[in-house]
Amino acid sequence: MEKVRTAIGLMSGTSMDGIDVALLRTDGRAVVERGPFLNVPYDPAFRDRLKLALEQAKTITQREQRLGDLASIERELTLRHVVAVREFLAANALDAASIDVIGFHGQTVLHRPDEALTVQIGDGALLARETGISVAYDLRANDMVHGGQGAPLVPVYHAALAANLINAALPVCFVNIGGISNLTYIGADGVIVGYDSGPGNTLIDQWVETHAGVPFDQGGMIASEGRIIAELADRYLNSPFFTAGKRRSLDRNDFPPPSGADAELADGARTLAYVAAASIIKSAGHLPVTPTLYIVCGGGRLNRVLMLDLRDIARRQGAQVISAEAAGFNGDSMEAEAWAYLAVRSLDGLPLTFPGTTGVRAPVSGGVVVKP
Ligand SMILES: Nc1ncnc2c1ncn2[C@@H]1O[C@H](COP(=O)(O)OP(=O)(O)OP(=O)(O)O)[C@@H](O)[C@H]1O
Ligand SMILES: CC(=O)N[C@H]1[C@@H]2OC[C@@H](O2)[C@@H](O)[C@@H]1O[C@H](C)C(=O)O
Repeated sequence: MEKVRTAIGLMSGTSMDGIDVALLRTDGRAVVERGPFLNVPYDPAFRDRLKLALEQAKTITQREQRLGDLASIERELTLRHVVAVREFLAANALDAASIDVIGFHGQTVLHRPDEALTVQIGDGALLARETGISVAYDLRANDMVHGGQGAPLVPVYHAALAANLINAALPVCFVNIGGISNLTYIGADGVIVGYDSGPGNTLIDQWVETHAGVPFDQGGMIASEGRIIAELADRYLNSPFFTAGKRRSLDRNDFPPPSGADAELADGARTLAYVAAASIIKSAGHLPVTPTLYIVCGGGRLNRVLMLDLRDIARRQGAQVISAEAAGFNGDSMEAEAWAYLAVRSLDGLPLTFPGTTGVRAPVSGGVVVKP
């Protein structure tokens, strides 16, 4: 039997809303025992620092470059992760010595798959030193070296979860609605297909932040007051991203937000919720078989308007949409769990990505492992 390890996964996603911390006991293969979860939100001032990092990263040409404030923001980000790990350990009466490895995502500040350039800031050595725990980080880079899109990496974890689903009726499709959305299809024959499916919450967040001064549309309340503006929705849904022959991974800035002239507040939020939902089903059209079951994780599942739209569009194709919770999972912690799972796979040199997930030439492992 393979060695079962205790791992912590740390995810700071494209929404830049905070750090997700999750514990997983796993052998990096079929054994997956999910543990506690903690979300440590960023304060508005630090979110502004991350936005500055994204802005300054635009001129990066070599992935190790840390221009302008990037080096100091990377250190601040890492130290926030140190605090998050300490809080998590204390809250769950855990000892650093009981953790075998941390999977550290860092913050994506630039992602240009066409140039094989992806940059996640986060100092793995500093995190290892400060926590006293080994860290696996920079998990995307090796995929790109081998011709992959560098994302998504979660599919291999979704596949492990699907294998553990009781009465799993395959095929099943996991959907993550984060800042960007991505999906993973697991076929009855075990085939795994994964790719980014389109804009998720980022457009909604940017819209309501600019026009209502709130970071996100809680529960879809703002959207529920509006109507869909078809021309605006079509502007997004007619993007060549959806019809291209090759699936491409996305940068947070690939779909720019609408301008103030495009809509009133509520109509804009309503339209962008619809765009997020419709994007998923449109992109699912590239899957080998039309899914009959979508399991939704990520913050977007808490936007009721988005979920109603998704259910409605999926129903027209005979498909059912359920939340991660309805399938027995935790929709908030799934990506952090995935990073714990990937860290263990990285330690064992197991593949993280596959031709069917990132388009990598052959299955490859990845990540840099640093001991404290
Ligand atoms: N109660 C809620 N109602 C509506 N939307 C919500 C709610 N809670 C969170 N969200 C949305 O979910 C987003 C965060 O989702 P999540 O944490 O899954 O994204 P992420 O991990 O940062 O992104 P990605 O998966 O692209 O890396 C928030 O920015 C917000 O738009
Ligand atoms: C470059 C990058 O950070 N991509 C993220 C982003 O957020 C969602 C989607 O785009 C996905 O491709 C990926 O994250 C998840 C965790 C992944 O790699 O599976």
